[in-house]
Amino acid sequence: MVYQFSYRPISKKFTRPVITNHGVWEIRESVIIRLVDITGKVSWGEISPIHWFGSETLEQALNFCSQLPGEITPEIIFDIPDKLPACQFGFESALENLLGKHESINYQNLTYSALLPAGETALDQWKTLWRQGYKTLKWKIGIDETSKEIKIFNSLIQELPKSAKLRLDANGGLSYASTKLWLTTCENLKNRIEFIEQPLPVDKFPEILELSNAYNTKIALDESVATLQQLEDYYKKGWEGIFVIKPGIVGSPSQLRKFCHQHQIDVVFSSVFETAIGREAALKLAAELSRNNRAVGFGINHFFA
Ligand SMILES: O=C(O)CCC(=O)C1=CC=C[C@@H](O)[C@@H]1C(=O)O
Ligand SMILES: [Mg+2]
Repeated sequence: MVYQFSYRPISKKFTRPVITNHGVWEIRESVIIRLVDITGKVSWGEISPIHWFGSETLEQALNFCSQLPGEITPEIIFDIPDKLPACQFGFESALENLLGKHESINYQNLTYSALLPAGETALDQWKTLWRQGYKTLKWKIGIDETSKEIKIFNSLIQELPKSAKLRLDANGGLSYASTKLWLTTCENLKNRIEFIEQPLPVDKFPEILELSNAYNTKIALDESVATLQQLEDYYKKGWEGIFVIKPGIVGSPSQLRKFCHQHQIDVVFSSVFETAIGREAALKLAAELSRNNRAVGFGINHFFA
C-alpha cells in the first residue's frame, strides 16, 4: 500500500501560558500530517513534541518529514526510529485512522482532570472548573517557594469540596526536603490528594522510590517515563507507583498497547496540549488502556477561553 503524504507546521497560542517548573510555555508548535489512500480517503495525524520531556524537537520532527517522499508506505511508518516518538505517534495514528483500526473504541465515558493555573490564581479558578463538572483537578507546584505554595494549598483544601480530588505536579522542581514536606502535609488528607507527580528530577529515582514507600500519598512518574523505552526501564527497575503516559510523545501506539497489555501498571493518561487531531488518537488509547479509571489529563481546552 502507498499513501500520498503531506505535512504542515502549525503554532497555536495558549489562552493562558502553561507555567511549570520547566518555565513559561506560551505557544504550542506541532506538525499536522495528512495521508491519502488510493481511494482518496484522507486521514490526519499530529506530531506534538515536548523536547524538555525527552521527545524529539519540533525541528527534528520537521526534518524527518521533509526528507520523506511524497508517497509513503506502512513499512516507512513502522521504521520510524525510537528517537522520534512524537513522529511515531503522529504517523501511526494517521495510518490506523486510514485503515479504520480501533475505530470502534468509545472514549465518551472517560472522566477528565482539569489543570488549575499555578500559584494563587488556583484559588479563583477552581470554582469555575468545579461548576463545569471537573471532580479531579491538577495544580502545578515546585514553581514558587514551598512554604508559599503550601500556604495556598491549605486554603485550596479548605475551600475545595471534600469529594474533589487534587493532583500536585512538581515537574521535578522540588528538593528531597520539600518533597518530604509536601508528603507530610498530604499525609492525613487521605485520598483527597490522588498523587504527587514527578516531585524530584529524573535523576533522583532512588529518593523517589524511598519516599514512595514511606508515605501514603501516591507518587506518579511523568518526565521519568516520557518515552516507551523509559516506561519499560522503570517497570524493570520495579516502579510500582503511578505511570503518567502522554500518548503524544511516548512513541508507537502499537508498541504502547503491547506494553500495557503485557504489564498491569497503574496509569494516568495525560495531554501534550495537542489539537483535536492528536487528542482523539490519544483519548482512544486512554479509553483502551486505562485500567484504574483514573481521570485523564485532557480537561480544559488550552487554546480557547
Ligand atoms: O496531565 C494533565 O493533567 C494535563 C497536561 C499537563 O499537565 C502537562 C502537559 C505537558 C507538559 C506539562 O506542562 C504538563 C505535565 O507535566 O504533566
Ligand atoms: Mg506532569
